[in-house]
Amino acid sequence: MENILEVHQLSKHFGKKQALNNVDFTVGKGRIVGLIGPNGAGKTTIMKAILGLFSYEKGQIKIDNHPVSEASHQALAKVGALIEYPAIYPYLTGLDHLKLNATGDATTERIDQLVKQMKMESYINRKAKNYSLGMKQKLGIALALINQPELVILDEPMNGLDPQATKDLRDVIMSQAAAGTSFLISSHILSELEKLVSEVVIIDHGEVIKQATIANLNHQENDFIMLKTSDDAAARTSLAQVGITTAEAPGLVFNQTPSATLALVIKTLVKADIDIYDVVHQGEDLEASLLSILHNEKKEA
Ligand SMILES: Nc1ncnc2c1ncn2[C@@H]1O[C@H](COP(=O)(O)OP(=O)(O)OP(=O)(O)O)[C@@H](O)[C@H]1O
Repeated sequence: MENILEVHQLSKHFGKKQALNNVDFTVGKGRIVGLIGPNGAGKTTIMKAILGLFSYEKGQIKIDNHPVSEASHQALAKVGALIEYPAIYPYLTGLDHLKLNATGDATTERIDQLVKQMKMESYINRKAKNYSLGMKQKLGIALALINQPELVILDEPMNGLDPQATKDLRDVIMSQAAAGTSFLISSHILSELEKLVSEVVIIDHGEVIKQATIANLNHQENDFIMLKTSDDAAARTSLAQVGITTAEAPGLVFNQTPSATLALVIKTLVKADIDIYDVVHQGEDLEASLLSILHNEKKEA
């Protein structure tokens, strides 16, 4: 797969503090990638470095194969971004903002379409000083999207959005990604991010801990399987005898590992003459995966 963004060995200090340490990751064309990690991990610093807003001591950033740095901005013409708070002028309307920022052909059509898609029609002609936090946030996102960028970088885009606006934003991002736009998105609202991204890059203490698809994340770390049997107590004892521990939930829950496979569980229960009524893969949500990865990383450190 071709990459729209490549970050190689990126390192940055603020004074003595190392904010980024050999950060490596990629964003494939048309992919929606989540940048996640605890507060202060380095997410915003990475995004600002990609946008040429910060210098860095070491490493390389390439957008569509062209290098980007504080001194080399050309490739950023293909990028739209919303980092921290949108730059909004209180005495201009939302429409004025979009008109001022739109470049290229058919700007009126593109503005109309985006305003409709983002459901901003009712306030787009009002002065921005009267906008709520969520309205400003939507305008900031519309400004990032207006010039049909190839890569869109959004830092906490769901901030201040109500559930309907969050869903509208998700629909807009999905439809743009389907048309080939790539996204790098940070968010603390992992339950929302999970509905949107196909991949995540996990950052902690300025380092990439992991880049993985959501499907791989959910299955690599913890693969919980729940069983319903004809006799859960007897099943628990039989499984303990072959070294498989089960948690008491509704039914029997075990974590599938190379030494505790579903195949071994089924064989053991059949041998003990216990019927299996149901087998459910529980998987993990993004939040649980993130916490367990960060927890394991601390244990290994
Ligand atoms: N301009 C700056 N000057 C000095 N230190 C900074 C500056 N910007 C960020 N840092 C430090 O760099 C580290 C990474 O910060 P960054 O804002 O990138 O984290 P983040 O992952 O975006 O955090 P959050 O989730 O809280 O937004 C933090 O320790 C922060 O204090």
